[in-house]
Amino acid sequence: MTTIPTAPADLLADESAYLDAVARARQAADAYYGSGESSMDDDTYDRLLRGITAFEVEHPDLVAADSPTREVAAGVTSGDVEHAVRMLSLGNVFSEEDLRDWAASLERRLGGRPVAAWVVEPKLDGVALAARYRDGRLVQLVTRGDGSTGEDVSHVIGDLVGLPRELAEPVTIEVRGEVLMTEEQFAAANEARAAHGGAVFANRRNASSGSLRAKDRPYRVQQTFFAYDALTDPAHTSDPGLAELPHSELIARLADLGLGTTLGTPVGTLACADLEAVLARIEAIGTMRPDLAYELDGAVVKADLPADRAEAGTGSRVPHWATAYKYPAAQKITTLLGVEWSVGRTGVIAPRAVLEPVEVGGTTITYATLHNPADIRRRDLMIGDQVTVYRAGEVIPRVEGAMTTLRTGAEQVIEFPEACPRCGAAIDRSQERWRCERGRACGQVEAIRYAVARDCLDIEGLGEKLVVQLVEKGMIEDFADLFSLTREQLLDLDRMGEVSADKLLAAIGDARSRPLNRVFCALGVLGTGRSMSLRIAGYFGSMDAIQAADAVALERVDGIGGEKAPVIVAEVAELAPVIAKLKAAGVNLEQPGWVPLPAPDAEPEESGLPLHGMAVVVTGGMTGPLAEHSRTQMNELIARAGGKASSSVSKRTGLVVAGEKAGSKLDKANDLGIEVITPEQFAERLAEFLE
Ligand SMILES: NC(=O)c1ccc[n+]([C@@H]2O[C@H](COP(=O)([O-])OP(=O)(O)OC[C@H]3O[C@@H](n4cnc5c(N)ncnc54)[C@H](O)[C@@H]3O)[C@@H](O)[C@H]2O)c1
Ligand SMILES: [Zn+2]
Repeated sequence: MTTIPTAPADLLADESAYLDAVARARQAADAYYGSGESSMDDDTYDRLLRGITAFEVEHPDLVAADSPTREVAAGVTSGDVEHAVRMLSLGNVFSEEDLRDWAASLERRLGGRPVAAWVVEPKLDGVALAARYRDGRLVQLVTRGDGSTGEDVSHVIGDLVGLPRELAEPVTIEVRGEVLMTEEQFAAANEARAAHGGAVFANRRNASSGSLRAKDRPYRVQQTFFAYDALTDPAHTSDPGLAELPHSELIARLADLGLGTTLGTPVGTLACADLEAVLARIEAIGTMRPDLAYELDGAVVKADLPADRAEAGTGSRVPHWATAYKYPAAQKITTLLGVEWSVGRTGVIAPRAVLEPVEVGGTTITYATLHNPADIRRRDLMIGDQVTVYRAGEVIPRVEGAMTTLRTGAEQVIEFPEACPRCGAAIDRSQERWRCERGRACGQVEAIRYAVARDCLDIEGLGEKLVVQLVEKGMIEDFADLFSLTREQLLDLDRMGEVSADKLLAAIGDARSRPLNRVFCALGVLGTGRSMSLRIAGYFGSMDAIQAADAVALERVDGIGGEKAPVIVAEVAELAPVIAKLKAAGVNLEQPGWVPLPAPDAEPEESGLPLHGMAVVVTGGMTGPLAEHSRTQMNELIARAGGKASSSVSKRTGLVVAGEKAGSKLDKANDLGIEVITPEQFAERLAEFLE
């Protein structure tokens, strides 16, 4: 498994540094678990806490009475409803090594025998909640509080997706899980609150906790609940069979009762036979993290069997049979320095946040997306605000919200553009996403430059100056017009001699026979880069079939969801005139070697292709016959041979092509025992598919 960089613990030199750290952590925890907003982000808090813990291990006699390491939720919150069984926190590990150490200590607790079975779940980043059902009816909701007592929040019964008022069977049971907000729920919560004169939330976790605890509100806020536990002791439930169930089966049973669980999501509760399978699952969940509708801050590893749990026991703050593997922090707090407005290829006018540089998950971030102007209003952002920034994996970072309680009065209103920042034309504000009224025409030069770039049509010799000239002289409106340029027209341009004109014409001529995926990519349809274009072309085979496809058909393409599909359909329809010009100019609009795909639910058929159905990862620099191949060309080659190009190595990987300076992917493949070959061997194997 690749080790994930984790910020080290704060180093505390002496008792006074320690006491100061305790005081700062105390203050942050009071704000975090109490009513306020902590001005410290979790990563900073965790580092501080690790420093405190390390000092306490070294100096057990100096431990402060109010150290936040002693109690669940630092002992800050409590309430008047008692928990029949304490609601605990979880211990943390930050690397494979930490996890192996923790597993070894668990096995020592089991008298030296291995843990019989494991289970891995996502660690949902929300607020813990206990839901009490009597004879199948939801009667009470209680927060975790300090673990022993919590607050009654039954007033939100009915507002939580995944916590039905009535179960499928009349059982009496207390279910425990996490309450959180999806992106849409968060936007709706902010909107409702702002509409009622309230301050917006700094981030989703704050919004969850604030919305749960606020009573007597004139509006309702929807949230989502995922169950990860239940009180199974026969003393607490009418279903005595539950106590015998492995955790993985308990969760399935809760789902059958109608409760929300992570089962059915790509990261759902999964039983794992051994620690290697646990590590693979942790990594897989980490990879999927950016694509989920909710936020995760780790994966929870648990012993699956009740017998192992009983024997391992629990400590005062955490169970010994479970721990959280934390992913690199995805949220940080920083200052919003300004907002820039840029116009994309399709004329979309997008705001972008300029941030005080901040490190999130190993990368320094200076910009973050703000989606659209409505989004800025909903989040009530101001320049100078302390904002929460979120970035998981490779996704574009986004601004979650502002800490409005920390405002000094010096913050400034964000100015919205009156006219298109690029061409000065009017702005079409009919949708949340603003667009220059001239649409694609506004982004002409950028769009054409994109279309002729190496990953699309790969037409050499068409630099920015030349494109600008062609557009300004009215010779082309879009890239499709390139194919009808004449020699005379080119010779009419500044600084264009006969040799360069002929060279350019030849390059344009070559581009006529590019595979469909390249031509489709050149269209610049929103949300379809080079690999998505390859998937779309590989699925449909011809431009005609793509134009005929509706949203339902597009959703069958790997990676296209319900949100993206209609956008692509609308864009393709809008581009019909460009596509017609391509057709008229004799540009290839078919995917070479394409075979109709079997119906989506049919058994995969043998295609006879050498990489049939195989996930192939290419890493390092290509050499030999493949030396000149870009990654796009490698992906195309793999697709022609029936395989699927993938960017990360996992148990599902069938083959790794490792070139020069291959790094962690190669190590991983070797660890997992996956077949590894050189670019030369790969070229030989696919000789008949090379162009
Ligand atoms: N920013 C601040 O000022 C500040 C202050 C205090 C605490 N914190 C943050 O709060 C966190 C510590 O809080 P904590 O003690 O509540 O612990 P925790 O949130 O790290 O872990 C325990 C909790 O994980 C949740 N959980 C999610 N998925 C689960 C699953 N599948 N199985 C079991 N439990 C699951 C449960 O609610 C459980 O109570 C840290 O991340 C810390 O950074 C931040
Ligand atoms: Zn414009």
